[in-house]
Amino acid sequence: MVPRLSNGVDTPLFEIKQIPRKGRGLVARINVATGTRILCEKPLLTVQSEYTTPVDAENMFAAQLKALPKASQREFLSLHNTNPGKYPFTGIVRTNALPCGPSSSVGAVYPTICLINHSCVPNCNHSWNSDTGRETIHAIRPIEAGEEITIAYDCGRVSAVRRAFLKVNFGFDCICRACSLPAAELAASDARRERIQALDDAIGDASRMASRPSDCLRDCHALLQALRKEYDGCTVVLSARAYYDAFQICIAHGDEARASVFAERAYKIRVICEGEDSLETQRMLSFARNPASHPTFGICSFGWKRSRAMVPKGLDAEQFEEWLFKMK
Ligand SMILES: C[S@@+](CC[C@H](N)C(=O)[O-])C[C@H]1O[C@@H](n2cnc3c(N)ncnc32)[C@H](O)[C@@H]1O
Repeated sequence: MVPRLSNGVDTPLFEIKQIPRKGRGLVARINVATGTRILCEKPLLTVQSEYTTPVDAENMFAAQLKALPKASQREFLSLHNTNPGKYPFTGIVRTNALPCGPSSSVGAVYPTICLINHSCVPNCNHSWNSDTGRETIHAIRPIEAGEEITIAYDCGRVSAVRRAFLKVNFGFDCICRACSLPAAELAASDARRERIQALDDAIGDASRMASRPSDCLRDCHALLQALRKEYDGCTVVLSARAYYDAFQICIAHGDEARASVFAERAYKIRVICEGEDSLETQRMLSFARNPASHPTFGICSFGWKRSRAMVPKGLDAEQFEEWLFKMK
C-alpha cells in the first residue's frame, strides 16, 4: 500500500510493510531529508487518561466510534491490539494512543501515525499541534529509502525504566537498536541517560539559576553534548528545551545578547522537529527577535546586562561557543 500525503505533496514518502517481530510499520520509499514533515493527521478518537471504570471507558470509546464515518471506524478497528478480550476498544486505545503534548492527560489515536513503531533512538519526532488539532511527524535526521520510520513513545529514561514503561503502557518488549545493544554499550547509554536526567534536574533548580547562573549555563552545554552523543547527532526536541533553559538563565540575569542566540537555536530545532506552524516554534522565534519580552527578563538580576546588539562578531566557532556559554 502506498499512501499519498494529505499536505498537497504528491510524492509518497513511505509505505506500510511488515517489520520482523513488530507487525506492520512505515518504511521510507525515498531518501527523506532532516526536517521533512512526513505525516500530519487528525485523531480518530481522543482519550482522557482517567475513566471511572473499565466498562465506562469501553462505553465511551464505543460511543465515539459509532459517531465516526464507516471508513474511519474500519481504520480504528484495523489497528493493533495487544490486549484483546473483554474490552476490545480499550485494548486498541491502550496499544495506540499517543499523548496530545508532553504532559497532556489527553491522548489520541490516528489512522496512519499509529502504525509507526517505537525506537528508543528514533529517526522522527511526533508532536501535537494544538492550533491545528493535528499530530505531526518530522524526520530528525536523514532517513534512507528502505529504512523504517520510528518515533519514541516514551520520554527516554534509562533502559530498565523505559522498557518497563513501554511494557505497562503499550504492552510490548522493545527490540529497538538501543535496547539490543551489547551489555557494555547499553550500560554506557544508560550512564549517559542518567547524566542527561541529572543535568536536566540541576538546570531546573530555580534557586541555583538565581545564585549560580554560570554553573547552570555550563550544565546546559554539558547536557547538549550528552544529547548529541546519546542520540547519534539527531536533532532532538530535548536540545530545543536545553537551549530554551539557557535562554531563561540569561534573560533572568538581563543578558539579551546570549538569550537571543539561544532562542534562535531553540527555534531552529523546533522547526526541524515540529515545523514552522508549531506554537512552541513560533514562541521561540518571538523570543529570538525580542528576548526582553520574556516575563522573567531581569527577574534575578541585571548582573549580565547586555543588549541584543552586543553579540560579538568575528569570533571563530569555538571562540563563539566559549563566549556563549561563558566558558572562561
Ligand atoms: C502503535 S502499534 C505500532 C504498529 C503495529 N506494529 C501494527 O502492526 O499495527 C504498537 C505495537 O507495535 C509493536 N512495536 C512497536 N514498536 C516496537 C518495538 N520497538 N519493539 C517491539 N515491538 C514494537 C508492538 O506490538 C506494539 O504493541
